[in-house]
Parts: sequence; structure tokens; C-alpha cells
Amino acid sequence: MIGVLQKVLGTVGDRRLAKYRPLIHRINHLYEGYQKYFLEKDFSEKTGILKEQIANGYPLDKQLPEAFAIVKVAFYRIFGFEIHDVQLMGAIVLYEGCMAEMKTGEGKTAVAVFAAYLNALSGEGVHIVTVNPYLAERDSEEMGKVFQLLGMTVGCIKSNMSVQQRQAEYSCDITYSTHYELGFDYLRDNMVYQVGNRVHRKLSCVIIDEVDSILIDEARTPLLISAEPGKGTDYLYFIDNKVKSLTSEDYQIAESTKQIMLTEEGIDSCERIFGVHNLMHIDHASLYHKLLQALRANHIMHKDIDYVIETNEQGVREIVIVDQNTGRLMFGRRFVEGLHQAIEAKEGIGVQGQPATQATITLQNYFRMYGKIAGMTGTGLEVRDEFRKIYGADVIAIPTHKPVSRIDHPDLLCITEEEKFKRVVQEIKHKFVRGQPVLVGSSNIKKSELLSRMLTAEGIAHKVLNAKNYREEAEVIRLAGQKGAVTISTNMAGRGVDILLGPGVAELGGLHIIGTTRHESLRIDNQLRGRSGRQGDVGSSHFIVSLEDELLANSYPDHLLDELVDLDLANDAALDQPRYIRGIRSAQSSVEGEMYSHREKLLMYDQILNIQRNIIYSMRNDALEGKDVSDEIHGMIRKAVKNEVVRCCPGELQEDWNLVGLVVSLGRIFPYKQSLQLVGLQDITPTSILDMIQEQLLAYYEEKKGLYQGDVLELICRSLIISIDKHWLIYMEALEEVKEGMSFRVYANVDPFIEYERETARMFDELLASIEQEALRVIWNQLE
Ligand SMILES: Nc1ncnc2c1ncn2[C@@H]1O[C@H](COP(=O)(O)OP(=O)(O)OP(=O)(O)O)[C@@H](O)[C@H]1O
Repeated sequence: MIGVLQKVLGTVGDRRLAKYRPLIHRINHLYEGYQKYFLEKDFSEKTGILKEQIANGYPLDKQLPEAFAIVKVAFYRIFGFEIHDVQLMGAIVLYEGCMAEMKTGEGKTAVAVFAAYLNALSGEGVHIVTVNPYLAERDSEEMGKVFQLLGMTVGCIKSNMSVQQRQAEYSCDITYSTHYELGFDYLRDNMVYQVGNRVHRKLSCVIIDEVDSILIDEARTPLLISAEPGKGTDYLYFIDNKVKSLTSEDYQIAESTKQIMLTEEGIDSCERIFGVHNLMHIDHASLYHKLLQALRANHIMHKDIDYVIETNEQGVREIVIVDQNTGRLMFGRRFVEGLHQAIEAKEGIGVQGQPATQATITLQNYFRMYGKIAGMTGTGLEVRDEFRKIYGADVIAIPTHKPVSRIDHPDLLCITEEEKFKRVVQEIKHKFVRGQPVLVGSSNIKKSELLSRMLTAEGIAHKVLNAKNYREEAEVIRLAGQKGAVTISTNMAGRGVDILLGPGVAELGGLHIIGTTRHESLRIDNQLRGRSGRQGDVGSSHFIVSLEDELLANSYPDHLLDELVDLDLANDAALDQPRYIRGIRSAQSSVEGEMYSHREKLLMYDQILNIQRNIIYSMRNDALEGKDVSDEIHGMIRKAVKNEVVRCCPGELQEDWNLVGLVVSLGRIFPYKQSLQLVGLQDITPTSILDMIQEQLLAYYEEKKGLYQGDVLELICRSLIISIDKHWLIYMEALEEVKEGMSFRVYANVDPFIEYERETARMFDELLASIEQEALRVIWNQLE
């Protein structure tokens, strides 16, 4: 069934690509012409003409052939190579707002330039997103040469830039950056108090490199800016999560004193991760403190040594301190200065008392704000449905320039991990003595280190990488294809860097890849495989895994496991029968399914917040930009009065009314020197009381407005901003609590999501009312 489906999908993709042929023919035809007579100055002149035509309403689509042709010439002039037809195909796919699947080494970096150039002709900036800051900088410099020749400006957002620098970079035609820089800038833009401090322009077009890594793998953790003090729990989990991703180079431990501190690299990493410019600045003292506590919790405090996890009488799991002198449990005591909370976060136990979320957004929702979103990846077909569903974008597979000649060997399944590593070392040794380079993928640093020790014992020289120091890693990984090179790397290390084969390596069979574990997602395994066999190079890959690997230990199909138990194999056995090897993929598929539903759920919840966030942000932006809201103020006054009248005077029966309460509560919103005149109370109705009060307050407002010395519009806008910021913060805290509470309602037989939706809709109405009431109060006070 799957095979048939893929065939059908394949032909749809093929048909689409066939449609591009005439377009590519036209591009190449124009290219030949320009190639002959274009002088350096002609490029920017042509760009100017194209821009002008667009400004005059000429459609962008129609300019594609000309635009792509001159970009192709520009590439030739700068780098001396001709862009392949498959690259042009990829570029058209991007231009059409789809995801292009192109294998490693096919030259995706160049492909992005074509689509970016054409989109940027409209004058609205184009963002190009890379997975790490090193690649953003490298690409902006390298591709910058092409853009410059074409007469376009190129910027790059780096973590330590000031607001002014960011504004300058964003004002370029093309801006390279990472997803977190862009997302944090968006969140910060909605927290500024002056229009001039915003850095983004309109989010028009974005092209994302390694789009599946960014939109799928990294989309599990939302971007988050926190405020203090507060109660939300996400922030400490977030810090803990990020701290867990730091490497041993990022911090230093003084064993004797049990002190831990960040190294220079660590500070850089944290600044990047948390989107702050200078972590050591006093403004970030609290974040810095929490980071250190999270590091301490993760690397100095050990479970079952320094503390244990106990379930208390209420059935709640809690951290209990172990007295280091006596070994006794110290119930009810807490480590001080936030260390206890950091350990709770580390262990995934409910954290008590911590800072609140001030602004948050998922990467999915951030990117969905762009008018056009396109992406490139080596491994996108597996997530085709998800892309279509969440981003409305199709994944189109582009054929390779030359046929792939890498040999992918079937997996080998060992019973024990020990045996697995033995065989991995044997295989490395076998290749090493021949001089064939080997790149070994490992799941984590501990395993990398273990393998490294085993290789050292065998006298095999090698390099170990672990995805943190991007620049240095890029250098090492570039050399991974040289004769005799053995490189151990986590899956993420050196991403986006081309591995060139050294002289004589092709004759030895090219770069050999060994995977030492199957990842939770097939895409990640394929990314590792794809490091070899670029541009038709020879190469090979082999996964050697064990039943003790986390993935298989948890998810290998039970019926196969039972069979294996019956076979009573020895510990040093290894299997290659397709039946058992297929079980590996089944395990992976079931985890992929779980992760997908996790992402879907996260997005469903964020969807609600997203609608609300858009309303609040647009209200705030209107106020910030000083849009004329003077008409709305009348509506706000009416609404505030109505809310109170409805609350205090329900129904027609006067004995149910609380007129004193009404006057008191209105007095809180409208702190007003003159008391309200309530006349003819005998035969009054809720409607007439409403009219009476509204009229009085509106008349009062108009009178005071006329007497006000300052700018009334500015007063209203400022009051709204102050009020929005205050109540939005309270609201987000409350949302956290509601979300947490929902998990209990599963047991009460209600759909937690529907319940959440209903509850938040009610809360949001209250939020809007509170914002308006608070703003009115501030305005009234000023008008007096
Ligand atoms: N048409 C071309 N002819 C020759 N070389 C090219 C061409 N296009 C790109 N290259 C070169 O190929 C190399 C690989 O390009 P690039 O890094 O963009 O590949 P990629 O598809 O992004 O690979 P990865 O999946 O590893 O990121 C680069 O050195 C680039 O300069």
C-alpha cells in the first residue's frame, strides 16, 4: 500500500517538475545571452529595472526567468561554476512557497539565493534562516558577494547586536539569521515602549534551510521571554532543558568546592539560546543565577546521593534532601536560592514558586506569520503530511544532479550494547587500516566519549565533535573526508558543512558512515547517512545498533522480542535477518507517531493563545503607533458601565439590585470627584440606569478632555499600553495554571482541550475588560 501511494505521490511531484522544464529552458536561454554581454554594472542596473517594474505593478511571477538568469550569471562570475538545472528547479519550488527536498551537497545554499532575490525585488525584506549562527554568518558573507554584485544589500543578525544594529540589518534586502534571533526579536518588538525601538519590518518572506530541523525537531520548545516575579513553571523547565543541551566545554566544575561556572563559550551559548545581548549585564542577573542553579542541579547534585525522590502522603512526588553527614532524609526542607526548584525542573517534578512567562510563541506560529514561507531540506518527504497540514506547504523532491552512488548497508542488530561497540570499533579499524575515512554518528556525548576511549585503546587516531562550537567543528568536519580520518560526531555536529573527499579516497570507497544508534526519527538517521555520497560521490553507510539502545529497549515490537528470547541467543550475537531488522523501523515509527501527536497538541493549545496574542499585540501596536483611538474611548466607557450595571442590577426586580455596589465599583474605574446623579429611582429599569450613567460619564469625559493641558490621544495610548502589559502578564500566568489544571480533568471524563478552549475564551473576555477598565482609570486620574 505504502509503495503504491509513494508511486502516486512521486508522479505528482514528477508532473510538477516536468511543468518547470520550459521555464528552465527559458532561464538558460536568457542566461546564455546575459553571460556574453553583462558587465559588472549591468547587474545592479538590471535589478533596479526589475524593482521598478514591480513597483509599477508588473507581476513577480513574470520576472522569474529574467531574475533567475541574472542570478545564475552572477554565480558564475563570483564562483566560476554553473548552477545546475536541478538547482533552478529547487529555486522555483522555493519561490512557489513550497519545501524543496534536495539531497546533501546539491548546493541548497545557492538555491536559496535565487528565490530570495526574486522575492526581494518587491522591496520587502526576505529572511533566510539557518540552523546556527555560524552558518548565518558564513552564508551571509559568501552569498553576500552574489547579492552585492546584483545590487542588493545583505544583513546578518547576530546575538550581541544592539537595537540600532538590528534595525540596520533588517532593513537590508536580504537578512540571514537563526530562527531564535528572529523569533525573540518579534517577541521583544511587542514589548517596546517606543515605535523606534522595534526592529522587524513586515514579515514578508522567509526561506528556511534545514526546514525540518527547525520546524519539526526544534519546534517542541517554544520561544519564551520571562518576567519576574511570578509563578509559571515553564521557565525553569525551559532553562533546565537548555542547560541540558550545553556541553562540557560550556562550563567548569571545581570538584573540591562543588562550584560551577560558565566558560566564555558557555556564556556565548547561553546568550544565543536566551536571546540576550550580554548575559553578564545586571539586567540578566536573575537569568544568570538560574542558569548556574540549573547547571548545579544537573552536574553537581546527584539523585540518590544528594537527594531522593519520594512520594508524599498526598501522592505527590517531591525532592527530599539527604543529609550528607548522616544519610538521613530531611523531609520538608528545601535547598535554598532556587536550587531546589532547579532540581525539581531537572527531575520533571512540579516546581514551586518561580518567574512568569512574559511573552512566548511557538516557532510554528512565528513562521506562519510570514506572507510566504519556503524551505529546503535533505529529508522532508517523511514529514510531507505535517508540512501540508501545519504550513499548507507541499514538499517537492528534486532529483539529484548526478545519481546517488552511496551504498546503504542493511542494519546489524546486536543483543548487547557492549557487543555493538565492539563491532563498531572493528569496522572502524577495518576501514582505518585501509585509509578509508569514517564518520561515526553517536547519540550523545557520553557514548562519544566511550567510543573515543575504545579507539584510543586500539591506537586509532580520531576527532570527537559534539555540536556546540560551530566554527571549530565546521573546520574538523570539512576534513572528515580526508584519507585516514576518523571522526565521531553527534548527529547535529557540523551541520551544513560540506565534506569533500580527499585525494585517493574515492578509490577506497569514499566516506563510510557508521550509525551507532537509530534516532527517534528516521529523518535524523538519513541526515547522518547523507553526509556521505554528495554530488554523486561514492560512499557507504551502515547502522550497528543494539537491543539495549534506548529506542529499542522501549519500543522494539514485543512479538519479535519474544521470538528472540525463545532463540536464547548468546550476548555476543548479532542479527541481520530482515524480519528482525524491520522491527527497528517499527520501533522508530511508533516513537515518530508519539512525537507527532505531541507537536500537534502543543500547536492546538498554542493556536488559541495565538489568536488572543494577535488581538492583544495589534491593540498594543495601534496604541504604540498612536493610531486615533479617540472614538474607541466612548465605546470603552459604555462597555465598562454596561458590565457593571449587568453585574450589579441583574433582572427587572429592584430588590435584586445592588446600587451601592454599582456606585462603588464604578467609582473604582472612574475615580471621579463629582458623584453620579441617579434620579427617579422609583421607576427606573436597568436600561435607563445604564443610559443615565453612560451619559453622565461621557459628558464628563468630553468636558475634562477639553480642559486637559497635554495631548489626550497620547494619554489614551500610553494608558492602554501600560494596562495591556500589566494584564497580559497576569493573564499568561493564569493560562499556565489553567493548562496545568487541565491534565487532572482527563480523569473527570471531559476533553481537556475543549475545556481549555471554553475556559480561556471566558478568561480572555475578562482580560479585555480589565485592560479597558485599567486604562480608563489611568485616563480619569490624569484628566482630573
Ligand atoms: N552548481 C554547482 N556546481 C559546482 N559546485 C556547486 C554548485 N552549487 C553548489 N556548489 C558547491 O557545492 C558545495 C555544497 O553546497 P551546499 O553546502 O550549499 O550544499 P547543501 O545542499 O546545502 O548541503 P548540506 O545538505 O550539507 O547543507 C559548496 O561548496 C558549493 O559551493
